[in-house]
Amino acid sequence: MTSKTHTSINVIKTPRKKKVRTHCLPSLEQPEETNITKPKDPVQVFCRIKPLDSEYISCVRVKDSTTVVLEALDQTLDSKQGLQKENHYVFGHVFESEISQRDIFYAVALPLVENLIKGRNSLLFTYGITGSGKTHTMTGYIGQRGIMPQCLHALFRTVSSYQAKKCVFKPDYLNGFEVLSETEASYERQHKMCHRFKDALKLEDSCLEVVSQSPRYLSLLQSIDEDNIYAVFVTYIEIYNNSVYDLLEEGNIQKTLQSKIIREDANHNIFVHGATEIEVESMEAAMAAFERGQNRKRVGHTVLNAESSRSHSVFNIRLVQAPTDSHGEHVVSDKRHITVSQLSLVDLAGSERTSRTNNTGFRLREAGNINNSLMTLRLCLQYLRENQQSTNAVPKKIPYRDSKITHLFKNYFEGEGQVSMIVCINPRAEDRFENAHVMKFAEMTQQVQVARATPVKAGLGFIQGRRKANEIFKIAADNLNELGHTEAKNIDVDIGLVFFSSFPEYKIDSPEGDSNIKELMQYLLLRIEKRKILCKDLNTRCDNFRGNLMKMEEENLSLRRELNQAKARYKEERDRSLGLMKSLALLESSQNVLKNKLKNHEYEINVLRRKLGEQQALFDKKEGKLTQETKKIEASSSLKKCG
Ligand SMILES: Nc1ncnc2c1ncn2[C@@H]1O[C@H](COP(=O)(O)OP(=O)(O)OP(=O)(O)O)[C@@H](O)[C@H]1O
Repeated sequence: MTSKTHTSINVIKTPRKKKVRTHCLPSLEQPEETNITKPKDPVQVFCRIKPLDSEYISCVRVKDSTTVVLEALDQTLDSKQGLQKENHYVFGHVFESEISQRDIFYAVALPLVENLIKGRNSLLFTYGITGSGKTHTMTGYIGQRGIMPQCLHALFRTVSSYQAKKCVFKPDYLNGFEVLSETEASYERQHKMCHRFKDALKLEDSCLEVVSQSPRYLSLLQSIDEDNIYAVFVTYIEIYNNSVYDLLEEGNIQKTLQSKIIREDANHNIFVHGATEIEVESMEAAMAAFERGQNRKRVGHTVLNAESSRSHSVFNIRLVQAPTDSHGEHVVSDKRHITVSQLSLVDLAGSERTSRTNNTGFRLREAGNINNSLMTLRLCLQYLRENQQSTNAVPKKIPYRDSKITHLFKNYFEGEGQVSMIVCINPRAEDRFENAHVMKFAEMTQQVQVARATPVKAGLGFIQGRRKANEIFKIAADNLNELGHTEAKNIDVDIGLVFFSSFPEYKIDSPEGDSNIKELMQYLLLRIEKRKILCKDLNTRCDNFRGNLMKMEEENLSLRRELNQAKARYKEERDRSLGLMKSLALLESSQNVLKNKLKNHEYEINVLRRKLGEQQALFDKKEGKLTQETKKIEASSSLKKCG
């Protein structure tokens, strides 16, 4: 894919009031119903013109980036249909036929993904006649990825480093979630793995295909809270003939799907009861789930002999997030701190007159149902606008419940969030009348106001950046351990608990000031809650500190005792060694005296020996003489005898 630079699009918005920072209580209790006006934003409406096939004549002209003109063709027919010569329609932005899928995503859907990450709900739907490019815009095709896959891509690019292990967040099947412990989550993972072993193999195959097609040009969104843990869930719903079907339902694909009921949860949120909610850890897994739903849809429609484009499709991306504990390591297990936000991507069925399509019998009923649901949608928005504009009159009852699709949308119009709509236009002259209807409705929709979402950040006052600090701490401990400092492994991570939350700036300068006071009260209550947590933590830390101090004092005393004993022993030993040194010196001097004596004696011995030698020689000499004398005497005496 060639990498194009992103064209910036100036979307005209109604001027917004100064941003008000709001906070909620840690317990996510529903705020009391009040008649205080909340800040509101209009429904954002964008118009996308489909490229015209060469054999057709166009009836649409784009005047400027916000205005589209339906041009006059056959004046007699036009006046019969109640159309003027030219009709001008103004939208947030008009996308001409050459606009790329990527630019549409950036202009329309990226802010909604940011909302999702910030914990706010958004609804985006495509509206237009059959063949006008709704599915192309919302889902797209291989090589022409639409809004939905690009939203998933942007979301996972942002949250992937902060994702919880699978099954840490578990749907409670009443539209809420609970937090499982490590052990419970790991058991749940194993259980699911065994259960879906075969499916997983199939899923992996299809993943490979999608990975290679995923766009690679998106950068991280800045709105992420790096101290939170995230999980992404998807549901895929179809509304056909005013019945709701779960396209992700497990089991035999050939089985006819059972219709589901729409319910309201404890927080007055509307949801499809029993709809399969799949936790997806990557864009590929989410797309695989979507493909599974598409297959179900195809098989279901073959069974029912229905047309795929004759139903409304609702793909919900739910982001569950919860803060990490004070160490930035584990998710806070209190389910009141969970924030769930939702992005509903809706591909509505085509809107056209039944008379024009020449439908009969079954198809006529099908078309009638579509028209009824779209008519209800138009009516709901019209009444909403009227109620909002004429504050004095008795408000009209809005018929959300008359159709399943409007019943599902109720939350967005009555609650908080952002609603955006892309009106798709096929510029063929044949579609002029239908397009006029579509654009008139779309233009009117822009006057409907939706309460701006309150940021749902259950800040606990823990230090910001604790999760990263924890990671760095652990890396450092591992490195030290590798270097042979085994004690590093046992050091407890202590990032410290520091209150972090700046006081919001509130200015009461409009009638909405009352709501600011209420938000301020909520903020103050939150601060009181945080203060309690911090005081408790401070007390524990003080107790621990006192305990440690006493232990250290005791150790200090015993060390001092040991030191004194050692000092006394040292003195004794030193004296002893001095005494020994003295006697050694004495011994050495007496040894020297003896050595001298020995030398003298040796000398005397040598002198005596020499003298003895001399005496011996003298003696030998005398003895020789004596022997001779004796011999002579003996000889003379014998001579005398003889003689
Ligand atoms: N902007 C576009 N660029 C190129 N081709 C487009 C564009 N929009 C639609 N198409 C093509 O027009 C055909 C009809 O579009 P698509 O199926 O999206 O219409 P649709 O409004 O969803 O119709 P239906 O109401 O029947 O579901 C498709 O083949 C699609 O590829």
